[in-house]
Parts: sequence; C-alpha cells; structure tokens
Amino acid sequence: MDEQREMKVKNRTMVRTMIITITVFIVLGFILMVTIGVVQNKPLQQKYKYGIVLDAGSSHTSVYIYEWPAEKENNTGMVQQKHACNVKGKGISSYSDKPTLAGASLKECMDEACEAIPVHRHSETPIYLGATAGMRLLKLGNKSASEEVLKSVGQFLQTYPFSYQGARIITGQEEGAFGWITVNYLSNNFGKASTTFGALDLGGASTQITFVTAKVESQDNTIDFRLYGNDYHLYTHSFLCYGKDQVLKMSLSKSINSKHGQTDIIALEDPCFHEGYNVTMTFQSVFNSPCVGRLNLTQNTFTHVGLGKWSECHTVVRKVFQKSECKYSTCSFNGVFQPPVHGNFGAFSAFYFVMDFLNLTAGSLDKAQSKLQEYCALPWNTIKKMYPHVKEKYLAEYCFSGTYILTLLEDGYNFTSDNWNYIRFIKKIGESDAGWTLGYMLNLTNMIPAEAPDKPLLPYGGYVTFMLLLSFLILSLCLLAYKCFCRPTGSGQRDVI
Ligand SMILES: O=c1[nH]cnc2c1ncn2[C@@H]1O[C@H](COP(=O)(O)OP(=O)(O)O)[C@@H](O)[C@H]1O
Ligand SMILES: [Ca+2]
Repeated sequence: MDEQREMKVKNRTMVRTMIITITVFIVLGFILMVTIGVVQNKPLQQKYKYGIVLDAGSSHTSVYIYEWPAEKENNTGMVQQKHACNVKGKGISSYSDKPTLAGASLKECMDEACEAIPVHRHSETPIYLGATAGMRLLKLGNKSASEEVLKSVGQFLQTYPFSYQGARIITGQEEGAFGWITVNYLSNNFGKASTTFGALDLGGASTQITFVTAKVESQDNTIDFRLYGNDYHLYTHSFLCYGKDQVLKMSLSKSINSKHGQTDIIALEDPCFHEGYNVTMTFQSVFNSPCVGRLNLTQNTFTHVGLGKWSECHTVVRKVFQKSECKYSTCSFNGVFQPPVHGNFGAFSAFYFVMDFLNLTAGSLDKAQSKLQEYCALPWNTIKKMYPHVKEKYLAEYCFSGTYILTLLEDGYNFTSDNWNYIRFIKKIGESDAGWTLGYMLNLTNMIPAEAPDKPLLPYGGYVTFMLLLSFLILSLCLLAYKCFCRPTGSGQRDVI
C-alpha cells in the first residue's frame, strides 16, 4: 500500500513537473513565435518609385519629385513629395523674346532631380511639365512664342534619362480640379464617407475655386470624378487675369486710365502701397499683358507713390470685380456661375504666402480687415526696417495682395463672416505642398482607381502573427492533452490529474 501511495505521489510530482515544463516551453515558444512573427514582418527595405512634375507658373517654375512604395501604388495617401526645387529667375513665359533659353533655365533643378532619384529608377520615372496662366496669357498674346517656349522646355527635358511624358499648357479647369484632388488625396478624404475640402488656389496670373456641389448650372464649370468607389460632382472655375500680379496691373491701369487726358501722369498715387513708397515704373510694365487694355502715351515712365490708405485701397480693388450681371441663380463675379460656397476649404499658394506673412491665417474676417488696415497704415520705411530679409517686391505688395485676397474671398466668391473660419490657409499637408501638380501626376499615372481596392480583413503582418500564434496554441493544447490524458501510468491505469 505504502509503495502504491509512494508511486502515486511520485507520479503526481512527475505530472506537475511536466506541466510546469510544458508551461515554460509554451511561454518560451510563445515568445519565440511572436519574436519571429514581428521580425519576419518588419517592413523590408522599401522599394520606392518616383515621378517628376514641373509646375511652370507665371512667376516661376518649381520641380516636384514624388515617391511612393512600389507595391502600394493604388492605396490612397501613399504618394508623397520627396523633393522640391525652385528654378532661379522668372517663369518660362518670360522667355517669349528668347524662347530657346527657356529649356536651359531648368538645368540646376533638373540636375538636382537626377541626384535625388536612384539611378536604377531614372528610366522608368515619368516626367511631366504643366504650364499655367502665364503661358495661357502668352498664348493669347503671341501664340508662336508660346509654342517656341514649350518646344524649348520639352526638348531640354528629353535630354534627361527620365521617361518624358510631355510639356503642355494645362487648362484652368484642370488646374482647379487637380488642386482639389491633391488636397483631398493628402487629407485622406477619398474612399471614406467623410466630406471633401474645397480648393482655393491663387497664382500670379489666375485663381481657381473648386468644390463639391449638387447642382451646376453651367456645363463649363462641371467636372465629375469617380474615385475609390465614390462619385464626386465638382464645380470649378479658373479666373484668368485674377492672379495677384495681373490684378495689380489691372488696378494700376484703371488708375492710369482714369488720370489719362487730365494731366501728364508724373506721379500715380496708390492707396494700396505704404506711405513713403516712391518707385519709378515704366508704363510698359503695366500694359504688357492681355489682361489690361492698350494705352498710347508719349511718356515712358511714371512714379508710383504710396498713400497707405486701406479703405480707399479696398474701394479700388473692389472695382476689378464686376458684380452686376448674372444670368444664373447665383454668380461669383464677371457673370460667372457659382453655387453658394459650403463646407471646408483649403486655400493655398499665394493665398497662404500672403495671409501667413500678414498673420491673418486665423481669426475672424472683421479682425483680418482691421489688422490689415493697421498694417497698410505703417510707413514704408518702418516696414523695411521690420522685415529687412523679405524680398522687397513682395514686401511692397503685401498690403495690396492682402486687400485683394480679402476682397476676392468676400466680394468675389461670396464668403461671409459666418463661414470665414471654414477657410484654412495651408502650405503643405504632411510633407507635400498643396497645389495641382500631385493631382495631375496621380491622374496621368492612373494611381487613383475608380473603385476602392478590396481590403483584406487584417493587414499582412497582423495576419501572419495571428496565424502563427493560433497554430502554436493549437499544437500546445494537443501536446498537453496527449501528455496528460494518454500517458499510461505504472499501474496500468490512466492517470487523471
Ligand atoms: O513668399 C512669397 N510671398 C508672396 N508671394 C509669393 C511668395 N512666393 C510666391 N509668391 C507669389 O505666388 C504667386 C504664384 O503664382 P504662380 O507663379 O504659380 O502663377 P500662376 O499659378 O498664376 O501661373 C505669384 O504671384 C508669386 O509672386
Ligand atoms: Ca500656380
């Protein structure tokens, strides 16, 4: 009997030791599996693909390089800006007198692009050049010069090892729509039930407004997209000549015209420039654009004299918007159909540069107006001392540009004090600049599918780890069951724990 009891005690001790050992092994195995699962699923060295878009704007050209993980082309939000380079000097449209030099002006930035993209990816990297309102205006004024400029930049880009996809003037509608795609792609708004942002783009020679709307009364202002399984019905309009540089020319030309015939124009007093500002300008620099009429004058130059009076400036700027005629239910200005604005808007490019400089990106419309009034009243000497490092051309124009932006948004697009805070002034979203270029590339490379790709239940890494753990657990349980229930005892009985 004692022997039997001793045997049982021994057996029990053995079983306990075994259970402890098994448990230790299970825990160790568990840790091992998780470690292997994690290490195995650690992102491998990512393989990136690249694309290049040149934004040939009216004031200057920028070269953008985008990159995305090679195996995730069609996932939303995967493409990011890797590098941007501002071409020195003015925009390509300024080469109208010497078109053959337009191409070579891009050299420095294109050489940078060669450095930034791994050599083995060069030949498969698409490169696009899109020209905007500066070239649209040149085409209107001098078609052959615009063609020569495009030929020059096209030929130059083809000397690089990238996959050249063309150099063209994009339409105002494309500029608006692709800006809208960029902002919403980067904000991850596609493929979700979430609403989209409208897009407001202000350049030197044109401005664009784009937002989702239910009803568009004019066919010229409609664009439809199906992206990631959702239909988007867009309103878009691009106002040629309503970029801030051209509006300045229009406003100066109006003042000159109103003085013309009265006296010789020696000094042109301007409420939109600071008191003490006094610069000699050529008439040619104002009247050299299809946006302003012709003027026959014997004089070549005039003095541009600042007054620094915001209310008068506001009155002058308002005159560039023709608000009386509208054959639709609602208009923005110049008889252009526009549904009432609604929802959030991202305002970028010069909207951002100017509002950021003036510290007007937050706060109410009233506050923005009163702050701008104070800023415009500062003498030019004070302004120069306050901002010694800011480019003088920009500095001189911020009072005018700020006034134009507030007037365009309020009187032009019909934003009010109530929805003013729905406008967000943005430069970048994540690493990427807001602008039309990213949307343009996504569209041309078919990187935004019409239908959302089917998503697996779990991400790959999670799936592998889960399956490993599950199989290990099942295996351990089987082992445990075998050991505990099937092992014959010394007395021929089955040992039950
Ligand atoms: O730092 C800045 N401060 C103020 N304005 C800027 C700054 N950087 C760029 N801009 C302005 O932004 C505008 C950009 O226009 P862009 O060259 O894209 O013309 P486009 O889109 O009409 O063809 C120009 O008026 C340029 O002077
Ligand atoms: Ca632009």
